[in-house]
Amino acid sequence: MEYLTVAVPKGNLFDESLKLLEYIGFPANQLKKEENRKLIFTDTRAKMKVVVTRNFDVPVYVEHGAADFGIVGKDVIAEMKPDVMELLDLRYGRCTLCLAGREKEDPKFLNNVRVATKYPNLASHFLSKEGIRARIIKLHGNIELAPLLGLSTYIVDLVATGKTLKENNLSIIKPFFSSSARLIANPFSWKLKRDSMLEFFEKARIYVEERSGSNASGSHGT
Ligand SMILES: Nc1ncnc2c1ncn2[C@@H]1O[C@H](COP(=O)(O)OP(=O)(O)OP(=O)(O)O)[C@@H](O)[C@H]1O
Ligand SMILES: O=P(O)(O)OC[C@H]1O[C@H](OP(=O)(O)OP(=O)(O)O)[C@H](O)[C@@H]1O
Repeated sequence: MEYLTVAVPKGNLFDESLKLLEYIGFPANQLKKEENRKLIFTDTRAKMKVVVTRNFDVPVYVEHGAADFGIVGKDVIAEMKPDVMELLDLRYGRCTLCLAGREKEDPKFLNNVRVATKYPNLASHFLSKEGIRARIIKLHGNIELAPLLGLSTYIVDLVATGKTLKENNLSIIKPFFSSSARLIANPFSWKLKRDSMLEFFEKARIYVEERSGSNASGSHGT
C-alpha cells in the first residue's frame, strides 16, 4: 500500500487534529514537542506522512496534490473555493464569522465604512447582500486591533468564545457564517489511492461519530 500525505494546520485546529490522527493510527506525539522545527513526520507502520502547514496553505497543498488529505476550517474553504473534495465535517474548531465593531450603530447609515478582515471574499459577499457599502482592508491576524487604532470602522472575524471581542471592547453586530473543521482530499488521489484513502476516511468518520455520539455528516461533493 502506498503512503498517504496529510496536511495539518498549526494553530487552533492543531491539537484536535493530532487526536484524530492518533485514532487513525499515526503516532502523533512526535509532532507535539515544543522545540520541534521538523515539518514532515513519517510513520512506516501507518504508511503516512503528516506535514504541518499554515491554515490557509492547507487547501493549496491538497489542491495541487502535494498532500492527499488536509484538515482545514470550512471558513477557509468558503473563502478560497479550492478544487478539492470536502469529505467530512470533523465537528471541532467551531466558530462563527461575524461583523463586529465598537458601537452597535447600523453600518448601512454610515459613510466611508472600512472593514478589516482576513476573509475579503466572504466579507464582500456578506456586506453587499446586507446593502452595506464598505472598503475592505485585508489583514493577516489580530484583526480586532484595526478598529481600536482607527484603521477600520468594523471587522469581519471569527468568534468562538467571544473572549477576544470582549477584552477589546468590541461586540458582534451580525453573525453570518458558521464554521467547523473539515477533512478535504485531492480528487485525483481519491481515485488513485482509493483503498488506503477510503480506509483513512472510514476511520475518521467513526472517530467523529464516536466523539459526538450521533451520525457524522459525510459528503462526497467537490
Ligand atoms: N478561537 C477559535 N476557536 C476555535 N476554532 C477557531 C478559532 N479561531 C479560528 N478557528 C478555526 O480554526 C482555523 C484555524 O485558525 P487559526 O487562527 O489557527 O489560523 P489562521 O491564523 O487563520 O491561519 P494562518 O496561519 O494561515 O493565517 C480557522 O480557519 C477556523 O476554522
Ligand atoms: O472568540 P474567541 O474564543 O476569543 O476566539 C476568537 C479569536 O480566535 C481567532 O484568532 P487567533 O487567536 O487564532 O489568532 P489570529 O487573530 O492571528 O487568527 C479569531 O481570529 C479571533 O481573534
